[in-house]
Amino acid sequence: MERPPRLLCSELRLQGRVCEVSLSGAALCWREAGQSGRRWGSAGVYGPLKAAGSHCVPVCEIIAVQETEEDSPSTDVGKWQKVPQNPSSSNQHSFTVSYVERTLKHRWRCSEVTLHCTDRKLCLQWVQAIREQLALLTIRPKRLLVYINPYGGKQRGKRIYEQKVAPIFSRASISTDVIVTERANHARDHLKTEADLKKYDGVVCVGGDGMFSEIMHGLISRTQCDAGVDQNRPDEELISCGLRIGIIPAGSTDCICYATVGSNDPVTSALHIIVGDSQPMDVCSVHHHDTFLRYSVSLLGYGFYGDMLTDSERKRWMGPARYDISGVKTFLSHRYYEGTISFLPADGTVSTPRDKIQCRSGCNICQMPSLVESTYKAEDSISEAETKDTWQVIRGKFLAINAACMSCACPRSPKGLSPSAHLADGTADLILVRKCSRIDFLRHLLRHTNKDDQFDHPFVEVYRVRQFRFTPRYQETDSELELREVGAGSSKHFFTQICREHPACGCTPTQSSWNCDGEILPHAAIQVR
Ligand SMILES: Nc1ncnc2c1ncn2[C@@H]1O[C@H](COP(=O)(O)OP(=O)(O)OP(=O)(O)O)[C@@H](O)[C@H]1O
Repeated sequence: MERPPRLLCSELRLQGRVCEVSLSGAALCWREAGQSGRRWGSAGVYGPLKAAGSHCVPVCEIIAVQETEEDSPSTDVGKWQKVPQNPSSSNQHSFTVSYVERTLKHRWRCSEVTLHCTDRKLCLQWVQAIREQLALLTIRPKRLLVYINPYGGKQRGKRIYEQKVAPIFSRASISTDVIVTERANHARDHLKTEADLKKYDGVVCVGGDGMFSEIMHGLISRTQCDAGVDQNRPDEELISCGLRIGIIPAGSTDCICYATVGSNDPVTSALHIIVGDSQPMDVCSVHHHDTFLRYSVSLLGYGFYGDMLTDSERKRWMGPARYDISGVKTFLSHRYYEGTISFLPADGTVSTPRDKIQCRSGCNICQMPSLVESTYKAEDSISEAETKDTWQVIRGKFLAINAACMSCACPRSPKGLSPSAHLADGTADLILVRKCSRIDFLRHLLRHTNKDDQFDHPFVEVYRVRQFRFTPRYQETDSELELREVGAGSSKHFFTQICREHPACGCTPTQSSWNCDGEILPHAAIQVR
């Protein structure tokens, strides 16, 4: 591959040593003059960019450059710059380049290198040349609208933003309008109606998954409203949002941030935002008949995860510990629910939930043009398959019905609920955990935390789907019930009919709620697309 031409090349000083520094449209590189073969330099950098004896930073990972005032604190970080003690090596003019340093576990840090010049003209020439290259990076945001949930997670959202994020945004010359929310849905309502979105290049969410969901709803609803799209129609073609959402993790689980960035570290997220990284995401629309309920990007869970959320919402005062307590309680209650799931399978030749391919930024499968509709090869475990329009139907008793639009990886479950789910392939993984013993269910749950295949149990089925519907048993139509009651006595049908019309009756099967990205849905019968 042809190397991009050098734009500037000089001998500058770094920590008292003479270095050959060069700038091209692709990278800023420096190495000790005459020591090209020897390794030297600064703190450890992981990745291919630091070859022995030289250091290269891609231009797209330079955060900022500024002329450094000698013997004075640098303006944004409050640190004093090191000035060489030896007068002969002292240069009065220097500039500091801030750049992304990749460290372990997908974490990014903001590093700095200060290069000293013999005269100010040269120093300014370098600053200008680097700034010109940065100005060509048009995907970088310049103006952001930031919403902070001060009550998310351990209530550290405001502090995290002020101490860790705002200083790097200002170093990168990003201007911000910051709104600290005063109530639930403040951000959503502001985005839906008031916010002047034309002013911004993106929206930043400082909070957890619930806060992200609020902002996503505000932005999607605003986009549909502006385009005259009726969200209540389940088959309506939605318009993509023009603005990106950046997530600064400050919640309890931060699952969406973890699944997209690979870590839940605020500085890493801030740096991804600054360099203009983007990751498209699938969004499921959830309807109850012709009523729009919510959008989902991570987990739709009925049964175990629905009950756990319902219980944990009553314990919000406990903070993040509520999830553990509610998890144990829900597990011990071991409730199962009856109902019918119908789904439209995805093209099984492109990817499957058990193919062990992990979706990452730039994933080939997510970049494929719209996947060809094809009939999915039904797995043997499907008890009653209907072939009409390739929809398939499964009835049964379930401990959990989960639909994962993404892996749902988080620090507690590093692989997530569906490790091979894709972020942006237009599908979700439908995971059905049928009624089984407590010990079997525990074995399944424990596999979320280790490397074993969590779908490798006879009571667990997984399907990659494009759409699905769920009807709890007592809401099933007469034809659905007739199918189920084949062989059963007419008296049973008679009682089921009574129970259906009087759901308060004690003998109706109990009903769970859907956990939609951490929010409880008001209906159990849903259509998801
Ligand atoms: N000022 C506020 N007062 C009360 N609730 C708020 C406020 N701002 C936002 N919320 C709501 O708080 C809920 C929870 O917020 P968030 O997602 O940030 O934290 P979390 O629930 O602790 O984390 P996670 O969702 O990752 O588990 C959100 O659904 C959001 O609507």
